[in-house]
Amino acid sequence: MEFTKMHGLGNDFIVVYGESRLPDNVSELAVRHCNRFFGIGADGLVYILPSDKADFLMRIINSDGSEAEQCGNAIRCVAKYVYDNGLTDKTELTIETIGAGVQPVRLSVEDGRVRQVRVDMGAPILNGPDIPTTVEANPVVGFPVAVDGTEFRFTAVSMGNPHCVIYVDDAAGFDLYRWGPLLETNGLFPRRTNVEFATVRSRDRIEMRVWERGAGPTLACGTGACATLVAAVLDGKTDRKAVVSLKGGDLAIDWDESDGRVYMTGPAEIVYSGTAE
Ligand SMILES: N[C@@H](CCC[C@H](N)C(=O)O)C(=O)O
Repeated sequence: MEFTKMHGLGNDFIVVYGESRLPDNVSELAVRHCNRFFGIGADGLVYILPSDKADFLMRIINSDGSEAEQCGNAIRCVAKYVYDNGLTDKTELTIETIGAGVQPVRLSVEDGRVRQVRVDMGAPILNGPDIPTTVEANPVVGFPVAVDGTEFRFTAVSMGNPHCVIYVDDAAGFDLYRWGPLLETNGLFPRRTNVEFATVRSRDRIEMRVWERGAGPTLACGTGACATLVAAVLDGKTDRKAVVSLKGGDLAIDWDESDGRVYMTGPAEIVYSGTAE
């Protein structure tokens, strides 16, 4: 298997190009190759495939072998991969995802290489059953969830994939390993959920740490950053444009009032290419 190791703010992926469809054993491949001790090591396995609706199709398999509907950091990596490898010369292109439809992306190029990618992440889904959560509300803001004898308040948002945003006093010092898995698998979320722990630092800055569905703690989550900004706006805590600071770095997120869509801007990096058995 020819692959390229890439990352978006430390959220890392094994990127594969050249197949016409997902291999039948893709879950097994993801579990094996994403393993950080016995494999290449990554948060997910990403395939760039042909699309009949867009310039390219992205499929992302989490490190536990489950397929995700969307991935904000991976889509920036895909955009950089196809441009830097000469598979397109467009600086505005479209990438199809299975959960969030066709997403327009805009590349900032310097010296022939993509440095930043702005992605139109689409409109957030706010209706409880569509996220999905069992909470029948639209939007789902500030609902209680009790885990292990502790009650949290959460706001649920889907960016094509489900997110549960919880405000805490100190996101950077929060015990992700204790609470993340309990919330990811809570019965309120029938397809499990990504969990964001957020601390609002100002009207235009949020600090956030993430426990990802199917991948555990990662250094950054693009869809999670978008969901966190949307939650903070719904909660009246920030303006519609803010920087979300993650362990791996910053993403600029803008929930545009005129079209209701969320725009995410951030970097993507190539680490190395290789061959795996
Ligand atoms: N890291 C991603 C999200 C990847 C998928 C997620 N784990 C899920 O299962 O929904 C991002 O940058 O958005």
